Amino acid sequence: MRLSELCQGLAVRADGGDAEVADLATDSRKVGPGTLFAALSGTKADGARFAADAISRGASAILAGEDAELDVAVPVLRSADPRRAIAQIAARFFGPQPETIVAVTGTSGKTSIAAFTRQIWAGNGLESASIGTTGVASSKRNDYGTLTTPDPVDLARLLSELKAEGVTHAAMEASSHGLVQRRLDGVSLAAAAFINLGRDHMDYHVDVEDYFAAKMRLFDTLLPKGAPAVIFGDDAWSARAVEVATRAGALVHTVGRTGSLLRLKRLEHERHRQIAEIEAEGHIYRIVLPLAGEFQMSNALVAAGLAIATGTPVEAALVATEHLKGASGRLELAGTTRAGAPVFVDYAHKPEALENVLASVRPFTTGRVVVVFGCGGDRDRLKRPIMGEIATRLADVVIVTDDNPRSEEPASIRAAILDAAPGAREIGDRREAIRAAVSLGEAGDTIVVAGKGHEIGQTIGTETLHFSDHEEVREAIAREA
Ligand SMILES: CC(=O)N[C@H]1[C@@H](OP(=O)(O)OP(=O)(O)OC[C@H]2O[C@@H](n3ccc(=O)[nH]c3=O)[C@H](O)[C@@H]2O)O[C@H](CO)[C@@H](O)[C@@H]1O[C@H](C)C(=O)N[C@@H](C)C(=O)N[C@H](CCC(=O)O)C(=O)O
Ligand SMILES: Nc1ncnc2c1ncn2[C@@H]1O[C@H](COP(=O)(O)OP(=O)(O)OP(=O)(O)O)[C@@H](O)[C@H]1O
Ligand SMILES: N[C@H](CCC[C@H](N)C(=O)O)C(=O)O
Ligand SMILES: [Mg+2]
Repeated sequence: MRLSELCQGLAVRADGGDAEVADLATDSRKVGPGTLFAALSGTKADGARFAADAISRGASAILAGEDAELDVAVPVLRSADPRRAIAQIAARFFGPQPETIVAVTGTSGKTSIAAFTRQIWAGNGLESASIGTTGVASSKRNDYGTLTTPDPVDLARLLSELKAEGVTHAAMEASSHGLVQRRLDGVSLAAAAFINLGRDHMDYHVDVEDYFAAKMRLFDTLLPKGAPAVIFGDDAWSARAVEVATRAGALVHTVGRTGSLLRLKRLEHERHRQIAEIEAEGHIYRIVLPLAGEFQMSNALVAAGLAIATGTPVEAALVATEHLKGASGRLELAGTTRAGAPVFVDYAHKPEALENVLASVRPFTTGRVVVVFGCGGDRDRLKRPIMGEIATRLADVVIVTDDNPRSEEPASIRAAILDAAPGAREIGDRREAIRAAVSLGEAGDTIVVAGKGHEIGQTIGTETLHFSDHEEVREAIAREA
C-alpha cells in the first residue's frame, strides 16, 4: 500500500514524497525492508533515536511527532499524536476487522467480562473471540498473551486475522495503559463497558483522577456517538462513568442492583454457584450462575449487557450465563484438600480484588479462610501495606509469600506487606507457602492462593522460571495423600 493512501484524511503531514509500505512497526528491532517505522516517545526511550537503525534495516518511511528530531533520507509523516496515527494507519493497512467489537475497561473484571461476553455470543451461535490478559480465545484459537491490550500494530493484524477466520464478534480488554497509549484508536467499537475503579498502576498514573480519565477515553474519545455504553451501576465510580458516557453522547445502560437494563433483585450464594433473580424488560428471570463469588455475578451482568447491547435478545443472553466458565485463574477451583477444603487460585494482585475475593469466599466458609499472597516487584509499592491490612482483616490465616519479585529484593517486598499484617506467617518460597496452606485445610475451610492466576512463570531478577499456582496446588494435594 502507498504511504499516501495509508494516511489520507488522517491528521498527519507528509514530508519528502510517497513510498510503498510493506509492513508496520513501532520497534526498530522489528523493522524489515519496506516497513513504515513509527518512532514513538515512550517511558524509557525516544523512538526517534532509533530512526537510523530502522532505516538501516530497510524502513521505507518514518512516522514521528511534530517535534521529533529527525535527519533522514526517507519520507517522513509528522503528527501531533503519532500513537493515534499509527493505530489508525494500522487499521487501514491490515484491513477488515470483525463487524462487532466491544471493549471493557475498569480495574478488576475485564478479563472475566471479555471471556464471558465471548461465551454468551458463542452460546447464541455467533463466531466470537476474546482478547486480553490471558490471550486470545475463539473456536479456533487459544493463544497465551502477554499484554492486556496489544500494541496497535499487533492488534490490527490480529483483528484482521480473526475476521479472516470467520469471527464476527470480538470482546476485548481496554487497559488504562492501552487507552493512554492509543492502542485501541484504530478499532471501531460497537459498544463499550465500565466495571469499576480501584487502586492500580499508581506507578504509571499521576493520581487516581488521571487513572480515571485514562479509562474514560474509552467513552469520551473512542466510542462512536450514539453507541451503547454498559456501565456497572454499583461501584463508587459508576455515577461519574455514567456522567462521562452521557456527556459523550453514548446510549447509556446500567446493570447491577440499580440497573436500568439488567437489575439484580436477589442473590443467593452456594459454594460453587449462585442463584439470582434479574429484572429485565419488565420480566423476572431466575439464573443459576455456575461460578462462586459475587463479583462474578457483576461481571456476568456486564457481559450479558454487552451482548444485549449488540443485538442478542435479553432472554438468550441470560440463559447463556448459566453455562459460563470462569477465565483461567479467576477464583478457580484448583483442587480440594484431603480433609475437604476447596483451594482456589485467583488473580487478585491489587487491593480491591483481594478484598472482593476474600469477602466472596466467606459466605460458604464455615471454618477458616486461609490466604497465600505476595506483591509484584517493580510495581506500585504503596499497595503492599494496603493488601496486608485487607488480608489480615478478612482472612483467618495469612501467609505472605513472593509473587514476581522482578528486580526488587523479595524480602523487602514481603516486609512492606508484613508491616501491616500482624500475625501473618512469612514463607518466601511460593511452592512452600502453597504446601503450608494446603496442609492446613480442614473441612469447612477455604484456601485462596492469590496474585498470579493464569500465569505460568515467576520472574525473579531478569529470569522467568516456569511456575503455575494450579500445578503447585495439585502437587501439594497429591503429597498429602
Ligand atoms: C509502560 C508501558 O506500557 N510500556 C509499553 C510502551 O513502551 P514505551 O513506549 O514506554 O517504550 P520505551 O521503552 O520507552 O521505548 C519507546 C519506543 O522506542 C521503541 N524502541 C525501543 C528500543 C529499540 O531498540 N528500538 C525501538 O524502536 C519502542 O518500541 C517504543 O515504541 O509501548 C510498548 C509498545 O506498545 C509496549 O510494549 C510497552 O509495554 C511494556 C512491555 C509493558 O510492560 N507494559 C505493561 C505495563 C502494560 O502495558 N500493561 C497493561 C495493563 C496490564 C493490566 O491490566 O494490569 C497492558 O495492557 O498489558
Ligand atoms: N467485578 C469485580 N470486582 C472486584 N474484583 C474483581 C471483579 N472481577 C474480578 N475481580 C478480582 O480481580 C481478579 C482479576 O480479575 P480479571 O482478570 O477478570 O480482571 P482484570 O480487570 O482483567 O485484571 P488485570 O488488569 O489484572 O488483567 C480476579 O481474580 C478477582 O480477584
Ligand atoms: N499486568 C499486571 C499483572 C500483575 C500480576 C502480578 N502477579 C504481579 O506480578 O504483580 C502487571 O504487570 O503489573
Ligand atoms: Mg485483564
